[in-house]
Amino acid sequence: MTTTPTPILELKNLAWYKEKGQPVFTDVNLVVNEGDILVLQGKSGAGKSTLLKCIAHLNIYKGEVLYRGQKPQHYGIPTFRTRVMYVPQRPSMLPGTPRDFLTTIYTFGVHKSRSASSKAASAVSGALGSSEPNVSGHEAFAVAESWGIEPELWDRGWANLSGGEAQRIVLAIAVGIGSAEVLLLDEPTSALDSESSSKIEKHLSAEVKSPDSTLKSIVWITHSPEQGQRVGTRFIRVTSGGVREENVDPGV
Ligand SMILES: Nc1ncnc2c1ncn2[C@@H]1O[C@H](COP(=O)(O)OP(=O)(O)OP(=O)(O)O)[C@@H](O)[C@H]1O
Repeated sequence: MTTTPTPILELKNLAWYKEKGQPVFTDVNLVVNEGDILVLQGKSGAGKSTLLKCIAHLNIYKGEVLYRGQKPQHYGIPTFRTRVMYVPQRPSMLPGTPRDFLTTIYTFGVHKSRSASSKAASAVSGALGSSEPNVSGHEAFAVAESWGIEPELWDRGWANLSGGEAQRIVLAIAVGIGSAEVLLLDEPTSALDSESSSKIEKHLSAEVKSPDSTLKSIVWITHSPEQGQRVGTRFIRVTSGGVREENVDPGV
């Protein structure tokens, strides 16, 4: 018996233009369902990152993005972005340390979102009433540690972390917050060795499959056809005309 897929994101006639009106992509129509790990592929400059930023409402676009049938404005943009979360390739330009970043996120109230994990919420609740949340014990630390991040790295400036360390910490924060139903991952393992990548691939695939997890689907940009094959359940090619679904991952 086949079950009817539950749509979580719908892109309707999405288009994005450069300043002079030159289209990067137009006519993007796509439904992302619960359980999907959508692998986005395409040439460098095809518009993959731009498409993810449009979905996250970080770019101004033409057309519509619906999350659970509603526009981002229905939830309020900050809340929408905690549910449909864009994770950049690396956190360039961030000031301070990863711990500062996690604290800042909670200062701005991500933990109030509907589905924040209980662990994350309890990590913060002890500090309610103080001006700065205490994030010790947060799930992000455990996730990062399982990916080989030593605890002391949380207190080192971003600028003094390796690309792969910073990449794993940013992703661990996104996963550890536990608020996202959709993660939009922009080459999340581009700076990692194959062993570290493999741990992350398995962790994220298991999260999407687990009925207990908040995370329901991932849109994942990768330039690695092998990684695409390992994690993908659907394959999308981004071209100047729009997006095209492919039955099998044909490689980049
Ligand atoms: N803010 C911007 N202003 C003008 N052009 C932009 C802007 N952001 C991206 N572009 C252009 O839009 C096109 C798509 O860029 P994008 O970063 O989405 O490509 P991509 O497919 O993710 O590439 P890569 O695989 O190299 O990361 C490129 O030509 C890029 O130069």
